[in-house]
Amino acid sequence: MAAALQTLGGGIGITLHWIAFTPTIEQQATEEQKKKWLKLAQDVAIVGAYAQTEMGHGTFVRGLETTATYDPSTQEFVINSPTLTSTKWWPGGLGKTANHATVMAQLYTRGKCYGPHNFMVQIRSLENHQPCPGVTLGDIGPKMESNGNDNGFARFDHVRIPRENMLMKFARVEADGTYVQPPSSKLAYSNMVYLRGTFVMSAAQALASATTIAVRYSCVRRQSEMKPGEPEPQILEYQTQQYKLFPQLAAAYAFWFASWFMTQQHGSITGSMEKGDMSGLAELHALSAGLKSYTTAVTARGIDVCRMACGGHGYSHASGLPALFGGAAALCTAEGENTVMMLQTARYLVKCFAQSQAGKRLTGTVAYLSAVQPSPVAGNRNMSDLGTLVAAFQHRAARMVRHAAMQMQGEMQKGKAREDAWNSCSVLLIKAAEAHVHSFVVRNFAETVQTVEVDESVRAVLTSLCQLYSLYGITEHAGDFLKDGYLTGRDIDAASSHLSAMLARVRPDAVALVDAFDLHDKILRSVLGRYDGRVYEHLYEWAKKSPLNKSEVHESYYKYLQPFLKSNRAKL
Ligand SMILES: CCCCCC(=O)SCCNC(=O)CCNC(=O)[C@H](O)C(C)(C)COP(=O)(O)OP(=O)(O)OC[C@H]1O[C@@H](n2cnc3c(N)ncnc32)[C@H](O)[C@@H]1OP(=O)(O)O
Ligand SMILES: Cc1cc2nc3c(=O)[nH]c(=O)nc-3n(C[C@H](O)[C@H](O)[C@H](O)COP(=O)(O)OP(=O)(O)OC[C@H]3O[C@@H](n4cnc5c(N)ncnc54)[C@H](O)[C@@H]3O)c2cc1C
Repeated sequence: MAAALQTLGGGIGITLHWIAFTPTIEQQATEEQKKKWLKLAQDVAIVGAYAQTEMGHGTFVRGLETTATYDPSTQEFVINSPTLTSTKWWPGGLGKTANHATVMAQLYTRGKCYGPHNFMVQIRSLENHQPCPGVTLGDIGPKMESNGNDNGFARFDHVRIPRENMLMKFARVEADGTYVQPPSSKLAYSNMVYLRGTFVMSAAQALASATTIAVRYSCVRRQSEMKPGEPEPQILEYQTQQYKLFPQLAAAYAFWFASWFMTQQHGSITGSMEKGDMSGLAELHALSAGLKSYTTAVTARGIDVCRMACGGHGYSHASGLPALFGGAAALCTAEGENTVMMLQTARYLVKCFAQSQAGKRLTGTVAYLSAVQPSPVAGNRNMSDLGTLVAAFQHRAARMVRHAAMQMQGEMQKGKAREDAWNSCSVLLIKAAEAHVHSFVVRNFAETVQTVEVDESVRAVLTSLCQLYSLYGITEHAGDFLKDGYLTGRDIDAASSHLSAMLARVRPDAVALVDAFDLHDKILRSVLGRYDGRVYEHLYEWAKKSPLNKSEVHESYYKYLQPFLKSNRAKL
């Protein structure tokens, strides 16, 4: 049943029930509350939405306007939408599907506000699915993509819920209205950290789908003459086509491995947090925010590169690529808009840099910040050696973090307030954070291909893919590596020629590398990416099913074209 519902289209959106609503119960509810709601959610006996974003606020959670005011006389919370901009807006499934929602609201008790907390609110009747008293619901209207999902709006007019409907794993309100502090106020955000982490795999899978479609099609499609008189070659024989597709293919593998690390990190850090050790929360937040931002942005761009690499048929919905792009574009905004998330990572890096300046030894994903020497040791580097490539990315990131942090310190020494100094350096900070995440992805890719348990012949192919990904990054951002002389112009030239060699080396394994994602045609939903390669027959069949082809002469002819033609002919 649940699987059927998951695939249900046409206005039924159950995705967020699984990826946001149910995990919020798992992560924010007490054991008592889990007994009441978790099984209902897991068995889809209730359907939920994660209602946090409002018409007026998405990024700034502390600015949310929905209120949850505790009434000790009845031991209830009163959920209210005090303004138009407090209307919950965007939550998936909220419009027509969900009958429950976890609602993020400003908690008031004894006249004091304690900030945003999560509350379980039933929003529709379990009998007839009508909105509950005081609740106004609806769909927010057509979007760029995913119009089968009813992203909705909700307003609450003094809706009363029992005290026990506040998700109280971390913070609590006692019957008399006493507020009990959580170990960290950011624990209310823990489900966002979890969801951001899952976006890294979503990005990897989306890029894997796009490269599967584009690589397979590039082996079917023959076009032009590479040599006069010779048969038209597969378009994948053109180096430019390889330069478009293989870095995206390498990125799909890199992000897939990065998501393994993210999942492992999330598990171990939240495990420690369960035992009261919050020390890993800051690093987990910075890593998930940065990886989510970086992988979704590269993926959205990469899918569009794949679309363009497929020519006109790439622009058709038959390819599946426009839908993939629309979905990936949403991931750049949802679950923490990418710029804001990368600034969160930058905030953590500036803090770590200051700690390393004060002599603290850094650990985890920022350990390299204290290990990297500021003064570069130039020299002829072996640009095909993975260790050399990883070191180059770490040097680049450390230099950019140091530069942004010192720039900020300089602004503050000139008398600027910290917040103003931060804002006037935020472009530098974003670039430094992106370089940091890029260096993490490269290092993790290199470590994975060197340690993963595979046949040596497979390791050789993955190593080439990792070299390709790294060399592409260096040539695309050459200025960052040349800036302090860490790499020389000769190194960059060497990187470019190694990259060309890698394109040629990956070519024979390209189809095997996309087949290895094992994406069924039913998942790919692409005529161009069909496993059997029978593109043209199925393209024709697909087109014939277009609604416009239901009649030979479309009704619009009689309504518009015929009278128009007639009147023009009458004037001749
Ligand atoms: C398929 C589609 C699904 C889509 C589903 C959705 O979109 S659901 C809705 C998703 N919405 C979002 O993701 C909202 C994004 N916005 C936020 O997460 C938050 O507003 C924010 C992180 C940007 C800012 O939060 P705050 O203003 O409370 O925090 P602020 O930036 O002042 O930082 C204060 C301190 O808190 C830390 N901090 C912030 N968030 C944290 C977190 N999740 N976990 C741990 N620590 C965190 C910071 O590092 C910083 O530490 P230090 O002080 O030590 O430096
Ligand atoms: C497809 C989709 C599904 C969604 N599903 C859900 C859901 O299920 N539940 C839910 O609660 N929400 C959901 N959302 C909402 C989503 O979480 C928000 O759109 C997102 O958090 C961004 O907030 P915003 O829309 O208010 O944009 P804003 O925060 O207004 O951002 C607008 C611009 O302002 C910039 N900006 C904002 N703050 C800063 C800053 N501090 N520094 C620099 N620049 C800044 C941003 O970078 C951005 O460029 C969904 C959104 C989409 C697109």
